Formats: sequence, structure tokens, C-alpha cells
Amino acid sequence: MTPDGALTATGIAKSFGALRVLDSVTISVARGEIVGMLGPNGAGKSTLVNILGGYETPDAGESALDGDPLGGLGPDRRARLGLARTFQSARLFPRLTVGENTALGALGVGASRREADEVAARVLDALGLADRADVEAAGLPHGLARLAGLARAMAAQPKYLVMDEPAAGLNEHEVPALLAALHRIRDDLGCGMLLIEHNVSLVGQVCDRVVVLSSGRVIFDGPPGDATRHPDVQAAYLGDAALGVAARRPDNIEGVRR
Ligand SMILES: Nc1ncnc2c1ncn2[C@@H]1O[C@H](COP(=O)(O)OP(=O)(O)OP(=O)(O)O)[C@@H](O)[C@H]1O
Repeated sequence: MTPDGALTATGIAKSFGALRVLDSVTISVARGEIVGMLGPNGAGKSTLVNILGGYETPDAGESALDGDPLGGLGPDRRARLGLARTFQSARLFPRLTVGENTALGALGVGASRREADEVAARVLDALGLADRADVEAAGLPHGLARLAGLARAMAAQPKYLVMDEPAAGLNEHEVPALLAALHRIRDDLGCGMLLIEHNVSLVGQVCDRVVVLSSGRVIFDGPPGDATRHPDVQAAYLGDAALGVAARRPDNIEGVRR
């Protein structure tokens, strides 16, 4: 897969009142690349992803998709340009079937009903969910609901997919299915992916590159294997541990100590 474009955020700054949450952050995700975003709690990860998705407006800086500026565009316009977003909860319509929820992803970017049904069938097949197509979303176990949320995002056939903690709440048996699905999506669509993830070992398994944010700044951008050895990353996570935050997220601190 030849990357022929990139999703970029350049010099992004954002404050909430007196709190400076992002301070001149620059990141990029190439087509076909899976980038993980790590960082202690409160580092600014969700805010950056919300800005990329058009859910928040930056105070300064620019985002662009394959060179097209995204400034001023809301989530729907960005989706039509090829930017899909998943959230920590799957946000499925509980009374619609998995197939109908998936088709909504395609309808949302302008597909006809027939096209949307065709795309949904292909996507569900690719993610191993074809046998659930007629099941009401309300009846899905958590892991399958997450996969169905990914299916809906994939049905929009995005150029870039931005995900907020896709593995949150999954058990050890569900995580491999998610990893396989992410690789499948990348291989099928050739899309770039940016995923916020606290689980360092999962980032190492799925990501080509990792960006670490701390206190609203990029403190590392490089191969996953090097991130946890970087002194700035170790210092950021130890500061987090000192506040007692990492204790709730054992993968954080295990990862940096390895
Ligand atoms: N809408 C808002 N209004 C005020 N403060 C906010 C708002 N959104 C986020 N913040 C604050 O901005 C800081 C960064 O939050 P953000 O959610 O981006 O961090 P994060 O790295 O995603 O953290 P976590 O890993 O805990 O989800 C936090 O101190 C948070 O309380």
C-alpha cells in the first residue's frame, strides 16, 4: 500500500479557560499507516482527536486531509471528505440491526440505500460479523458492539479513521479480534488510522508509529518499541504514577518499566 496522502494537524493550540490543553501540537498520519497516541491522563489526547474530527475548534493551528484544509468544517463535512471517527462507546442505534447500523455509515456519506446495503454486507463479512447482520444492536455483547461500531465507520469507506480507545472494556479474547479487524480495515481500505490507546502492549502489536502527548505537547514521535525507553516518556508516566493515576491503568506503568 503506497501512502499517497496524509491527515495532518499543525501547530494546534487549545485552552479551556486558563487551562492550556494543547500547545503547538503537530502530528500526521499517512494513508495506510496506523499511528497510536499514548499519554498520561489529561495529556490532551481526546481534545486533539476532537479537533481533528471537527467536534472542537482550535485556538490556533490547522488541520488538513490530503492537503485540503479542514478548518471551519464540522464533523459531517469532514466525514464526506473521508474522515471517520469512533468513540469510546459504540453509539449504535439499539433498535436497529447490526446490518442497519452499519449501512448508516455509508448513507451518512451520501450512498444510496442499495449501495449502503451492499457496502454493509461487504464490511460485515470482512469483520466476521456477517452472521450478526440481522441481530438487534441492543442484544450484542460489549466486544461485538465495539466491532459493529468499527463496521459502521468502515462502511463510510474513510481515507482516515480516528478512534478513541477502541480496545477499552474488551476482554483478552476480544482484543485479538479487534486487532485483526484494524489490520483488515487498513488492508482493505488503505486508510490511515489514529488511535488513542492506553494499553502499551496493544499499541506495540498494532501500530506502525506512536506519538506520545504529555501536558499538551508531543514528547515522542517514532517506533513503538522506542517509546517506552525514551526518558521524557518515562518521566511523564512516572509523574502520572506519583499522582496515583497510573495505578488504575496497569499497562501504562508496566509498559514504561519494561
Ligand atoms: N470541554 C472542556 N472544558 C474544560 N476542560 C476540558 C474540556 N475538555 C477537556 N478538558 C480538560 O482538558 C484536559 C485534557 O483533557 P483530554 O480529555 O483531552 O485528555 P486525555 O489525554 O484524553 O485524557 P484521558 O486519557 O484521561 O482521557 C483535562 O484537564 C480535561 O479536564
